[in-house]
Amino acid sequence: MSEAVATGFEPVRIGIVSVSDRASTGVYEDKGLPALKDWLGAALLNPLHFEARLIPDERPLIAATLRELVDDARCDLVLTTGGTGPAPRDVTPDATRDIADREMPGFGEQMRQISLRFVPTALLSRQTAVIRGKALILNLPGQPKSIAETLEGLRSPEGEVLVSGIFAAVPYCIDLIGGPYLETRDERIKAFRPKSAIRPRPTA
Ligand SMILES: Nc1ncnc2c1ncn2[C@@H]1O[C@H](COP(=O)(O)OP(=O)(O)OP(=O)(O)O)[C@@H](O)[C@H]1O
Ligand SMILES: Nc1nc2c(c(=O)[nH]1)N[C@H]1C(S)=C(S)[C@@H](COP(=O)(O)O)O[C@H]1N2
Repeated sequence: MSEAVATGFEPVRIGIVSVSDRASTGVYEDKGLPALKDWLGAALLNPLHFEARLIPDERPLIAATLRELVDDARCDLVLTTGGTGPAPRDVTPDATRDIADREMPGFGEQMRQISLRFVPTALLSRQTAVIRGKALILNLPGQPKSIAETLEGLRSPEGEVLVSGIFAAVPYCIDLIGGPYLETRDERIKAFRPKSAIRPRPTA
């Protein structure tokens, strides 16, 4: 029996890419890939297959990695972390645009809004999102704690959503580009879909 049949949820292939000169050369331990994996594993109900890559801030290598993850590894969603700032070697958004079919600027705009609630330097991030084929590619900042912050947004101590995390919009975006139906754990992030696009949850 396939995983999809066993759980009732469609399997999802996710590329996670940590872009950091220092982590990729062992100067410090990479915390980007574990943070991405932990957050996605806690937020999604679908069976997940991860394709993980740790690479330096080299524009052609980042572009080739993203192309390989979408075209060969058939990822439905790819998240990068790092290399979005203004320093000369911060080139992740540029490499992401190099392989894009279309840009989705709303994700970068919302991430900067969220991050401004945490750090005033949030506006230094050039992060964006793009579509390539049937895959959505998202750039997140490099600071490991920014991964959960941007994906899930900000809540009050009472649990009220103060700024919506970008992941709320990811499942419907993937529906619209022909990918698998993503289901989230509402206590972590509540996906928003118009009523007409909501499917009943599998009971098995
Ligand atoms: N992959 C990572 N793993 C662990 N910590 C990280 C990682 N990326 C960034 N950081 C932390 O966030 C801080 C700010 O990130 P910064 O933008 O300077 O790094 P980067 O450009 O992503 O990495 P590098 O300069 O090595 O290419 C770093 O000083 C480091 O403490
Ligand atoms: N949520 C959040 N966003 C953040 C940060 C952060 O600590 N938390 N750091 C900012 C800083 S200082 C920079 S320079 C940019 C780019 O970081 P990067 O080059 O590591 O991607 O992200 C910004 N966005």
